[in-house]
Amino acid sequence: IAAAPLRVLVDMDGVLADFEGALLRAFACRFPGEPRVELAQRRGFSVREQYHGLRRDLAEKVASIYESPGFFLGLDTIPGAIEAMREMMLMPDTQVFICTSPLRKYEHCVLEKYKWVEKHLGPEFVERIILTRDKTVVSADLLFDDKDSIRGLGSFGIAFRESGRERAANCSFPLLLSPGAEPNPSWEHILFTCCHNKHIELEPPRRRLLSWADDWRAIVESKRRK
Ligand SMILES: Nc1ccn([C@H]2C[C@H](O)[C@@H](COP(=O)(O)O)O2)c(=O)n1
Ligand SMILES: [Mg+2]
Repeated sequence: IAAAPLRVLVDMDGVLADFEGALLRAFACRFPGEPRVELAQRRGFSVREQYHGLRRDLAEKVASIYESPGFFLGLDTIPGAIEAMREMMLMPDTQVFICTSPLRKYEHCVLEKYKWVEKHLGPEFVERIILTRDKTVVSADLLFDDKDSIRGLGSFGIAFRESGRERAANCSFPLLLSPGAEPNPSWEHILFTCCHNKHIELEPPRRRLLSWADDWRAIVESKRRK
C-alpha cells in the first residue's frame, strides 16, 4: 500500500509575505510625528495590541495602514520563500497549500492575497490557497506559521489585552479568544521566526524554522511515515 502524501500548510503573512516590514514603513510614512514600534521592539503577534499599549489611539492608526487598499498586494516577499515554495511543490508525495487568515475587515485583504499569490508564485499556487479564520480545522501534517499560538480568532476579530482582560479590537466588551474549533489539530505547528516571536522560548518538542535558509527540508522529511 502506498503511503499517503505529506500535506504541508504554509502561512502567508510573516512567512511568505513581509507584513511587519511593510507595516512599519507605511506607518512611519503616513504618521511621521507619531511614536512607533521598531521591528527589534516588536513583541506579540498583534501589532495592534502593541501600538495600543504605546498609546490607545495608535491602535486605530496602525490598523488603518493594513486595512488600506494596496497594502496586502504591495507586501515584499520573505527572503527564500518563493524558491522554497517552488521546490516544495515539486517534492514527490508532497501536497503544499497556502493557509492564511483574512482580516475581519476583508474588503481589500482577501482579493489582494489572491493577487499577491498569483503575482509572486503563479496561478498554480492560487489553486492552493486556503482562507480560514480557524486553521485548527484544516487537516495536514505540518503548518509553518509565525503565530506563536494557533487558535480561532473568535467572532469579533483579533483580540487584544486591556487592563488584564482580552477585548476584541473593534468591540467595547471583553472577548475570550476561541481555542479553535478543533482542540487537537492534525498538524505539527512549526513556528516560523518573525520579529514578534523571536524572543519566545518554545517548550519541547515544539520546533522552529529560523528562516527559509534554515533546514525546512529536514523538517518536511521528518514527518514522512516510515
Ligand atoms: N503580525 C501580524 C501578522 C498578521 N496580522 C493580520 C494579517 C492577517 O490578515 C491576519 C492573520 O494572518 P496569518 O496568521 O494568516 O499570517 O492577521 C496581524 O494582525 N499581525
Ligand atoms: Mg502569519
